[in-house]
Amino acid sequence: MLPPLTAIPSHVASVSDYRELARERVEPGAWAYLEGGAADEISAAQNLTSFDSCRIIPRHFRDFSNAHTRTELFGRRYAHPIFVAPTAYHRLFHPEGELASLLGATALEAGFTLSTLASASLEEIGAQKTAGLWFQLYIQHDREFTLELVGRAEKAGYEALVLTADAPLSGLRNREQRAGFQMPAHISAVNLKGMRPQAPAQQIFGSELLKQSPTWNDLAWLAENTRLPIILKGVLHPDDARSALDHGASGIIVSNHGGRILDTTPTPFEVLPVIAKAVAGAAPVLVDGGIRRGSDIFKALCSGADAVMIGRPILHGLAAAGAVGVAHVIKMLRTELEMTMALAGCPDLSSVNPGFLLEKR
Ligand SMILES: Cc1cc2nc3c(=O)[nH]c(=O)nc-3n(C[C@H](O)[C@H](O)[C@H](O)COP(=O)(O)O)c2cc1C
Ligand SMILES: CC(C)CC(=O)C(=O)O
Repeated sequence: MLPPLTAIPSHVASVSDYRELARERVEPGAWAYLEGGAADEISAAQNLTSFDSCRIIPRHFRDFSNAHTRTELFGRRYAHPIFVAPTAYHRLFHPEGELASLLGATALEAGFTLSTLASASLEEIGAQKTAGLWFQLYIQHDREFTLELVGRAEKAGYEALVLTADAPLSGLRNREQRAGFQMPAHISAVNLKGMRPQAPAQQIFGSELLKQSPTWNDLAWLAENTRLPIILKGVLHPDDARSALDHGASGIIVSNHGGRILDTTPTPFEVLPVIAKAVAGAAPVLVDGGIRRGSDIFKALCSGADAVMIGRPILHGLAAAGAVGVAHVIKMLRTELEMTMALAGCPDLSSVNPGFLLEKR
């Protein structure tokens, strides 16, 4: 495996160029974990192409004298609507792990979400000054431990909880199985240390894992037990979006988990308009999955998203060049978004609307 780069090669022109640089620097098993989707990876692949059939209709001669991409979410102002999605075990991809990712995101003023399965302590990450820090929560079978985790996140300065709903099980990871991926002994979900162990699952139905998986009542319970806004991640149905708000969520992330959990779901971009319609401005709507270009971000914003999250490309930047790679990935997306807005005739996010899109979903 090649070592991480210390300078960015001049041929790097887009986010996709980082994928190859990363592949040369990540062990094959960990690469299968990073890149893979569930089962036949149909959703993972369709996430990438779903933006392509939607066209941007540019409008001309608009006033750009005060152009910007600023937005406000949950009481904090952000310079742009590009957020780092929660992804597990960053130390698999770079020795500095989540700390390097956070530094890269912070340099570009991007909001950052730390995974429950991070390989760095939530306190260590929380101690950094950032552009906005959220904690992604997997409700654990040990509910008492779950509340302790939430208390730690509150105390460490996290500003929201991203509650992931779509992964009561981890999904069929055939690519990982074929690559024989095993978590290296020195990497673990350090924030779950000390939790009461769970009986290993021998089967699916009837297993303790599934019996103890969260329900809507757990969302309501969590909302009663935290002062942080809860953003429900993994929503693909408008009724689930409404149910989330009814049970105490303050935001929605339209996502199929990068196609890593249930294969052959719709892509998040396909269902985004109907979910944004169901939410009807009552709460912020974010979307992730397959976003690789600023034009993808623009299309998502036109389709009703308030902001977007980026998963794998951040890990590609991290694996290739640590914090500098992460910052460069976000920088390219940010520049491309501004360029798309400039060429489409949109000086700010309040002027983004579905009228810029010719739909062929
Ligand atoms: C390696 C990897 C690990 C992930 N770990 C988590 C996680 O711990 N929690 C979570 O809610 N989502 C996790 N996700 C899903 C991302 O948050 C996000 O939904 C997805 O990566 C978006 O798609 P994209 O990779 O095409 O941008 C993970 C994704 C990847 C690629
Ligand atoms: C245990 C998995 C569900 C972790 C995860 O979120 C992922 O790898 O996508």
